[in-house]
Amino acid sequence: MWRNSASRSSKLIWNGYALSPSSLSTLRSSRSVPNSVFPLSSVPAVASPSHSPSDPSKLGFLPGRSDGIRALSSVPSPAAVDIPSLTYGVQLARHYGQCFWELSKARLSMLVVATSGTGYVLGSGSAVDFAGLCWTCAGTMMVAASANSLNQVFEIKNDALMKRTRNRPLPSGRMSVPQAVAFASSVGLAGTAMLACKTNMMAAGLAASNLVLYAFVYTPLKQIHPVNTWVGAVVGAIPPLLGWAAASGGQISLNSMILPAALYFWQIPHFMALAYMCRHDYAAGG
Ligand SMILES: CC(C)=CCC/C(C)=C/CC/C(C)=C/COP(=O)(O)OP(=O)(O)O
Repeated sequence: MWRNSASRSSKLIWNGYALSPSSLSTLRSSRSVPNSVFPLSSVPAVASPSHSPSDPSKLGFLPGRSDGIRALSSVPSPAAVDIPSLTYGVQLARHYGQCFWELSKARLSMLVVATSGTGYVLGSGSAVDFAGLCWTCAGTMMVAASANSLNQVFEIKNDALMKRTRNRPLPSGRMSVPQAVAFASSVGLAGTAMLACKTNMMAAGLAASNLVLYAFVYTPLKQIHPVNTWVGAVVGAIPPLLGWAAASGGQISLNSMILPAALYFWQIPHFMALAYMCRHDYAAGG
């Protein structure tokens, strides 16, 4: 029953906000949604709203209510349930889902989470608090996604010049800078707050400092000086320390440094090898 009413109301909502050809072209002209996502030629006539926004009864809002509650009974007929608009909604969700996945460098962020989770387990002593581990992983994922998104916001021009990166969401124009900044700020703040509330201030502070180090120090330094490699290796080494701090109530000991140190020294030859393999691309990107 719940599923029925949920799907019915979602159809209503999509019907109320049916995308017209003109709204699609507006969306596209803002460069948020390229033609490949919603080709104008494919917009069927039925997608045009047959009602005027000034007529609330036709939009399905309850008369006399200012809170936006819609009346199921005011649905004109099943024929008005706008399947094409629903399809566009799904396409829109898929489009932005894919963009945010790439903007977050989700696979790299998951590796970061794995190192932070390992740090948590090692710093836990005899018993691992499973809930604490989950909060730590979720908070790390969000702050890492934010850091990676900001990195891409600052590197649009360079990314556009390199074969490896030119299809990323920002240089390819699949999403706009304000959308990326809004995403980065919200997940960054939420992830830091989550770590502060559910673990401790040391873990939250390490995550926030690491974001600043990566997005605001390492990223601009890439174009300026080769020392960026050493800074980038610090960024990669902090997450296991963050995990340890989250598990141990913020106690950083010599033991907590073993995994970060191993990661730090492993990254230097790793970055050098990558830099050599992609040397032509990096030269093109400045
Ligand atoms: C908790 C927290 C904030 C964690 C951050 C973890 C993180 C983002 C690690 C990445 C480290 C790094 C130097 C990547 C290379 O970036 P690049 O700019 O050289 O890569 P690119 O050229 O592919 O963009």
